[in-house]
Amino acid sequence: MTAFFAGLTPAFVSAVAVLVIACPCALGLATPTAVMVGTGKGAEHGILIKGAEHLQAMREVDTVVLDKTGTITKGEPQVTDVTAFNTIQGSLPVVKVNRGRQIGGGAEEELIRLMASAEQASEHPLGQALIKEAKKRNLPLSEARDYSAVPGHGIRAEVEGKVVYVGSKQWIERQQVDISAHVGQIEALEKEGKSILLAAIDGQLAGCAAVADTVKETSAQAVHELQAMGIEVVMMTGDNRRTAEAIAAKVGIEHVLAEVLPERKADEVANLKRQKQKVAMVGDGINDAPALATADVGIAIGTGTDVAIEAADITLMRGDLLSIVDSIQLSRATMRKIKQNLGWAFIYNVALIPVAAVGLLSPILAGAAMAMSSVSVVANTLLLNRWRPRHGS
Ligand SMILES: Nc1ncnc2c1ncn2[C@@H]1O[C@H](COP(=O)(O)OP(=O)(O)OP(=O)(O)O)[C@@H](O)[C@H]1O
Ligand SMILES: [Cu+]
Repeated sequence: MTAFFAGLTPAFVSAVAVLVIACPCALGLATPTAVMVGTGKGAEHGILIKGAEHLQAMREVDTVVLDKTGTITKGEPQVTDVTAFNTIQGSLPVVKVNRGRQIGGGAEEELIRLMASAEQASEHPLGQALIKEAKKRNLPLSEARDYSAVPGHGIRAEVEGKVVYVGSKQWIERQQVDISAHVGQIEALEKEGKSILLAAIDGQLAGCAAVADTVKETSAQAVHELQAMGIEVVMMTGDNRRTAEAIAAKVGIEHVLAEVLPERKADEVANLKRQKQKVAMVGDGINDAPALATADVGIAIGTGTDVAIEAADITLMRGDLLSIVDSIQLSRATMRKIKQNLGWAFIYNVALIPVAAVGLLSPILAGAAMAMSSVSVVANTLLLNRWRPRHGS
């Protein structure tokens, strides 16, 4: 009986050692620890990642779609030119007089006053720019009635009994207003990268306001660095093609999707995905939310609307586009770390199983080795803490 046990014991002991060394706890730790440190590092540098899958998806991104207003540009549009094409029927132009000299065109002040009055209920940055301009010129705004807005086109309201339409060329043409006489003038402003707001008052083309938004200081560098990483950068905007291309040229983007209506933005992203591209969409506005949700990775600018942040997978606390470069690098660093961990844990198990099987490893040593492999995986992960974004904050 004892002989039987004595004969069995070494095999039994080896079997236990094999079971212990085959324990895959280090393999199990490899991924979650790296993701935890990776997302923590991101948060430390203003990159808030909602889930592990987004960190992983970011690594595979080969196309980055950037919204124009508020993403590439600062999103603080300012009125730069006001031109009255026609005098407004039945309205008394406010003429400002300074030491006997007339300053500022009366018709222009009247135009901006009516446009701003009509935009009072609008939350659109372009509408806000008009209101700011009217305030700057100390123009009293009148109440707007029957206000309605068509996203991506413009607005309509009644001001002082006049029907006022403000919006894009298409929007004004849609009201059966002929703009052909002023197209040259409008296009010249568009080529400067300015957005044009036309106004039609009582069915007559009254004039236009040009609005300019400054490009963020770091946008061009960010575009350049993304392109250097082999990523295609696309600009998407509801603004007209000429304005969009002028801004795109400033930051080095060649691929421009312009005059995209708000409800079409998600379709454009889906289109790129269909071309087998891994798309990250970066936006800030309410209009961008569906596109953010459609993209493989939706990235919201932290200064943007809550709706965009809600729809996004990653939020960049700094409005700066260089954070996109940083998030891709963080994602790549984390994925590299996961691979190292998995390789390390796997080799540990695989190499020591035969050693345990032939009885060269006691269960106690096997237990220690197993624990050591977990410790080494965790230690390797902690090295990820040394990661620094190239653009630091
Ligand atoms: N409230 C508004 N007042 C005047 N024009 C408007 C208004 N809303 C939209 N428009 C017109 O419709 C166009 C498209 O608007 P949309 O909001 O889709 O894009 P955007 O603000 O120009 O740029 P982006 O898509 O980059 O955010 C504007 O350029 C403007 O001509
Ligand atoms: Cu284990």
